[in-house]
Order: sequence, then structure tokens, then C-alpha cells
Amino acid sequence: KLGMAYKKDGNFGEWYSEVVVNSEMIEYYDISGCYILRPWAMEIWELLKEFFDAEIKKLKLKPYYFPLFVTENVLQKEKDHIEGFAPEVAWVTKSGKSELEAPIAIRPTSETVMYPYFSKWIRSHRDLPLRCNQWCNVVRWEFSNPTPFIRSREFLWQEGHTAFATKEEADEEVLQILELYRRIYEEFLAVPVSKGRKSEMEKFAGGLYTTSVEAFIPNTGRGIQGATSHCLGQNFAKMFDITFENEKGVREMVWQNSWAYTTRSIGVMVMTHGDDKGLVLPPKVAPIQVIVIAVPYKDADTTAIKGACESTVYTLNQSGIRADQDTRENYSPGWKYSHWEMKGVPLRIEIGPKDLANKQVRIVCRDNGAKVDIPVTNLVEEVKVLLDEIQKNLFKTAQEKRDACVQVIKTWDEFTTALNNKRLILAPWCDEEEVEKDVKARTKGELGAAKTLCTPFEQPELPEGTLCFASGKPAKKWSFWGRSY
Ligand SMILES: O=C1CCCN[C@@H]1CCCn1cnc2ccccc2c1=O
Repeated sequence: KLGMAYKKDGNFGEWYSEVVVNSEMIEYYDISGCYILRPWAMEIWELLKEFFDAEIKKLKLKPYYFPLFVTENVLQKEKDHIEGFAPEVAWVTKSGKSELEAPIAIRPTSETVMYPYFSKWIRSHRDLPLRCNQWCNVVRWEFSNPTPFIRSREFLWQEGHTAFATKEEADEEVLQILELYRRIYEEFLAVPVSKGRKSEMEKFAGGLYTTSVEAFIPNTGRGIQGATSHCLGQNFAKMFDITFENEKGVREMVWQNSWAYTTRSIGVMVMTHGDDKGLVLPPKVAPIQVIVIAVPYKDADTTAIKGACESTVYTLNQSGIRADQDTRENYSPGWKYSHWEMKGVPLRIEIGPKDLANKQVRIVCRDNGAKVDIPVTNLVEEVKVLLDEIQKNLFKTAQEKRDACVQVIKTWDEFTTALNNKRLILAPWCDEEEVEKDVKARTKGELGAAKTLCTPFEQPELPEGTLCFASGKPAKKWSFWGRSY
């Protein structure tokens, strides 16, 4: 399908849906909230996985795979925080025509699946630290508007679950993993994120504290959680009796973390960089970084042109660049240009008779449309420079756009104005949960209420006497507020 019916600055939801389908990342499925992930999406997921897996291996994580199913009584074990999520749990009640004795839940997350076995496997301090990661799917039967990658009833993620003898070790790992999530977003997806801590109300209720990387979508003026890294404290150790005998022979509870990022990260990248011609891929995650297209001329030497395209692809692949060519006879060069622009391929190389004669190739950049003629002799070097430039430009542009959306406010009126102007709000807050609830109540509406997104680790100066924008009480911190996904 060529050309986009929707504009990014028009109907954003329709634009987004069209981009993920026309770029061949997503196929819609006949169950609401479920989507088919096609190769153009899975190859991106696999590139991110390759980086993340290598990094957590350095942190001594071990790969596991736990069952998809969990019994009702085990799932209810963490009932205190589960009741908030209960409506999202999907249950298996039958096999064939016969009812199951007891319903079995499909994992929405794996704490209750894993932790009874952590309790069995951890006996002594010598069994610590325990470091478990699994790549899997989870199911959460949500009812709010499903969106490919961003909010689906089944999604792919990695979930890390670790156990340590001391809180210090757990605290350290929480931040090590958060830094990996920042790198995934900023270094690979070219999406700027803010590291911070969730409020007591927004944190994972079963844990001690939650840190997250928060992104922002300027077009909708909504914050979006990119990934989370929780310190669970000893809460689950208590619930699941996960204890160890320390060096002095004294039995203690372990300190645990859990952390995840999901296929939502791909959707955030699409929303951030896409334009009215379709997807725009950061080179680091582009399944094809360079697409070579022959521009045959009526009586030109098509064999020579084909040969030049072959050798161009070969040379690039030999130097570790993901290059391919579109040799389909039944499509025109112009059609191919639009097709690969829709798919967001960072560089296009055109080779026609005059390029051949001049021993050069024409390179077209997807992000800004720049065209450059490069001597074949400098091909690899030039392509590497251009890919690196595109990666940097995409991040810089996204960062400038996000920063332009940030609005520092001090009063309630400024807050509501900023909210209606689709801003990412930075406000002084007294850090009281009642006030957070009050802001939610006062900003209710069909666009959704405002909430705290995170308290950024990077805190601006908070002058003595600064008051909370909502309560007028002494402010304790600067927090990001806004509507969110
Ligand atoms: O974020 C993470 C990181 C990975 C491991 N799990 C934690 C916390 C998950 C919180 N959560 C989120 N949705 C749920 C939905 C249904 C039942 C339970 C839950 C639930 O516990």
C-alpha cells in the first residue's frame, strides 16, 4: 500500500495505526487487543533483545522459562496488591468439553509462579544472589483502548527477578537495570527518557519502591512509562517464605528486585520518529539499514547496473551493515522509493546509468530527505557516517521536541493551562498522596486525569519556601505530572 491517508499532526491514532500496518510491522487480529507481530517488528525486538541479553549476562543473570499457568490459590497469595489487578487476569476454565476442577490463570506477571521455587532453591547465603530472567509473553485482559505495541492484551517482555542477601545489593541492581533501559531507549530507539522514582500511589503496590524511565509523546501530550525496575524489599520474601541462613547461621529474609521492558518500546519509537511518509527507523534498530534500488534506463546496460547493485549490497554486508536490494521487476523505482520510505529504512541507494559511468552511487537519507552522491570507493565509510548521523539526529530532534514540551509551573492555574496545552509538567509537590488523589479528581475528564509520572532523579533547585502547586503546603520535590497512556 503506498502513501498515507492520515497525517501525524491530524488524527494521530489513525496515523499511528496506518504506519504500523503499512510498514508491515503489525497485522490486526480478530480478537480485540491482540495483534500479529510481523518480521519488521520482530526483527527490531530481536535486535533489542540481543543488546539487553548480552548486558544482563555481564550482570550474571541466568535464563529461565517458567510455566504460562498459575493456580488460583497461588495467584491469590499476594492478594493485597493483586485485588487492583484482578479484573485483568485471564482464566482457563475448561479443556475440551470438560470443566477443569479448579480454574487456572494465565500469567499476567510471574512473581507468584516463580517465588515458591525461589523459596525452595534458596537455603543458604551461598545460594545468593539468585538472578533469573525470562523472555516470554504475558496476558492482561485490559479494557481501555487497545493500541498496537502500546497497550495489548498479550505482549512480549523480559522479566528479571533477583534475590540478594542485602538491601544494598538490591538497590544497586535496580539502578544498573534502569540504566540499561535508558540505553535501550536513548541509544537504540533514539527516544529521550527521564529516570525517576514513582510515587507511593503509582508504584508497584507489592514492592518497596519503583523506579522507571518515562517517555513523552508530544502529539498527544501524554507521558508513557518506558520500563520499570522495582525494589521489592522483603515483602515477597515474607509472603513466600524466601529465607537464607547467613554466614553466622542466622535465618534472614532475602531482598528482591523485579524489572521489565516490553514490546511497548517499539510503539514509542514509532510514535516518536514516524512522519507523514510512514515509519522512520533509527539505524541501530533498522532490520535493513540500506536498501539498494536499480534505476534502469531504456537502453542502458541493465546487466551492469544489476551487477553494481549486487556488489554494493555485498560490500556493505561484508562490513557489518544490514543492506539489501529490491530486485522486483514488477515495481517501478518510484514505487520502491515510497515502499521503503514507508518501512522507514534509513538509507536508500539508487544506482542508474550515470552513477555507473561516474563510479558513484546516489544516497538518500530517510530522516531529512538529503541526497548525496558518493564515490563507490568511499562507500562503506560514507554509509557508516550517514547512519551514525541519522541515529544522532533522530535522538537530538526528539530530545528538542520533548524538552520544548516541558513546562515548569508553580500554581494550579498554570498547571491546568499546561495540561490543556499538552505539556509535560514539572511542578513542586508536597509529596502527599492525598494531594495526588485530589489532582486526579480535579482533572478527571474524557482525556483522562493527570497523574504523577515520576520524580526525576535530576532535581532542579528547590528554593526555600517554594509551595506545592496543588496544596499550597511546603514543596518537597519537583515531579513530572501529566496525562499518560
Ligand atoms: O512490573 C513488573 C516487572 C516485572 C515483574 N512484575 C512486576 C510488577 C507487575 C505488576 N502487575 C501488573 N499487572 C498485573 C495484572 C494482573 C495481575 C498482577 C499484575 C501485577 O502484579
